[in-house]
Amino acid sequence: MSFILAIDQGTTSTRAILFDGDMQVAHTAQQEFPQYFPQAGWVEHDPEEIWSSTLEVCRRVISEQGISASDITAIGITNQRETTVVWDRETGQPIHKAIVWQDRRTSAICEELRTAGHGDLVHKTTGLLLDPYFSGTKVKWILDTVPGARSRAAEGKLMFGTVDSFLIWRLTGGAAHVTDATNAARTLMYDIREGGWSAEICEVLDVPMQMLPEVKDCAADFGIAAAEHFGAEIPILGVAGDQQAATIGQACFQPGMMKSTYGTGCFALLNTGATPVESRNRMLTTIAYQLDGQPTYALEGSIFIAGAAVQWLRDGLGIIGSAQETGGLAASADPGQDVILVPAFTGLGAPYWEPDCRGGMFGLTRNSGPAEFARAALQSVAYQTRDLWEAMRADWQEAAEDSVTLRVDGGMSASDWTMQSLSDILGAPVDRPVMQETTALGAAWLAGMKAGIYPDQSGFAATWARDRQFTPAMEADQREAAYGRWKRAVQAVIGV
Ligand SMILES: Nc1ncnc2c1ncn2[C@@H]1O[C@H](COP(=O)(O)OP(=O)(O)O)[C@@H](O)[C@H]1O
Ligand SMILES: O=P(O)(O)OC[C@H](O)CO
Repeated sequence: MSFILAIDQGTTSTRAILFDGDMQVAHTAQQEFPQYFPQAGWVEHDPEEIWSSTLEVCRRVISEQGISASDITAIGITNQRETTVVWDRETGQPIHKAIVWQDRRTSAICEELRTAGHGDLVHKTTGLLLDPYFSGTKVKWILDTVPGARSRAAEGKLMFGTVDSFLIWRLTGGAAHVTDATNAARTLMYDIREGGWSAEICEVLDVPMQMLPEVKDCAADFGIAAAEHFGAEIPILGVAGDQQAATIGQACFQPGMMKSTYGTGCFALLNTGATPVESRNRMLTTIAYQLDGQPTYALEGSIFIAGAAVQWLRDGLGIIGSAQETGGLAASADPGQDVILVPAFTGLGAPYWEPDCRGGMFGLTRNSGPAEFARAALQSVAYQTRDLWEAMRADWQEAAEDSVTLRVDGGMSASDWTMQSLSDILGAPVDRPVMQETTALGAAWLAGMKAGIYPDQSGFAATWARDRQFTPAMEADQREAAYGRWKRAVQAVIGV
């Protein structure tokens, strides 16, 4: 039997998922690892803990399934994006902890670059914004801060990589310094139109280009995991950033197809085809996937708080015992009350990009209680998605047509109440697939397709199966009135 091993290296845990020859999940293993918060707004991971958790879950999934590494045809890797590792070329040792995508320490660097007039260059070249979210200013910070790093980098002794790149370097015993186009597209240093590193931006950031990995298609020969790790050599044949892997796993291969993943945060990607669409509404332009040298582009909207609002109900307010209770509670809310939660707990992401504003609740009465709070928390996810939806439709005429359907995944998509509310607020159908592991499946398909054991792109797309479709059940005037209240509430928190 042939298996594909998908490694999903996420922000809070590392997972290994074995897929069988029919692309079905055979077994999974998961391990959480520590988060480090050395200062307010700083978030770090220890690259050694990322590495050891990766080895651990892979070895566990292989032994628990009762197979050997030689039964695994290929590895596919998907990963938290933007998180930055710099390591020594000789020793393979990181010179600093990994700076995580959520980390805000480089906001002053971003401000300086903006003031110096580099915003346009960055936006036009990379499709991104000058925000600490992305890798480029994190690399600059490490080189500026770690003693001796700048001169070692200039001598070619240091390497930069996102997590995929670091893992491949370790898995291949230092034989491959590579990444894929989707991860490169999140670094702030990659020219998404030309398909190469931008010398101009690297100069602005003072990042020597010899530190950067070679960029490959998502399905390619990334190197061979050495036999010492799992007992036999295994080729690494697929790589994609986690949100792009979910886009692939959801088979959003046609322009106009959109997926939204509801985990702690929410990331929506709209396939815009072979031409990058420049956003005028503060969406990101990014690479959805690259196959056979041909990039397919996407507009992306990132929301920082989705399921985290449910966690707040549970851990912060203590009004629910588990996430699963939220739907029933929301359904029991008083229809006469319009309580709105703007969950700007860590500022607002797309399309507002307001890092310093904080959350607010509106419309409270003496009768507002747990049910109204639960409904407001779940609806905030729908309203935030509508914000992205509006911005994307304004950016790209084709998406303004009513044919766009949203495919959803992530832990929170299990909530029927939330998905119905999403459809109501969007005024559009919402499709939930049978397959829950869309991110891992995306990485597995890339590797299995490259290895020749999984179907080609259209064959794979044909395997996508719907669990349930949610269709709008709200009158249009009611929808627009509710959305208007949300917009005013957002303006209020930005103004406070
Ligand atoms: N039935 C549910 N109703 C509402 N929220 C849920 C439900 N199930 C899970 N969630 C939320 O989904 C999130 C977990 O989703 P997951 O995809 O595992 O996230 P991540 O990968 O970011 O850790 C949690 O924030 C949880 O509160
Ligand atoms: O690890 P996740 O699932 O929180 O995803 C993180 C994103 O890739 C950040 O851009």
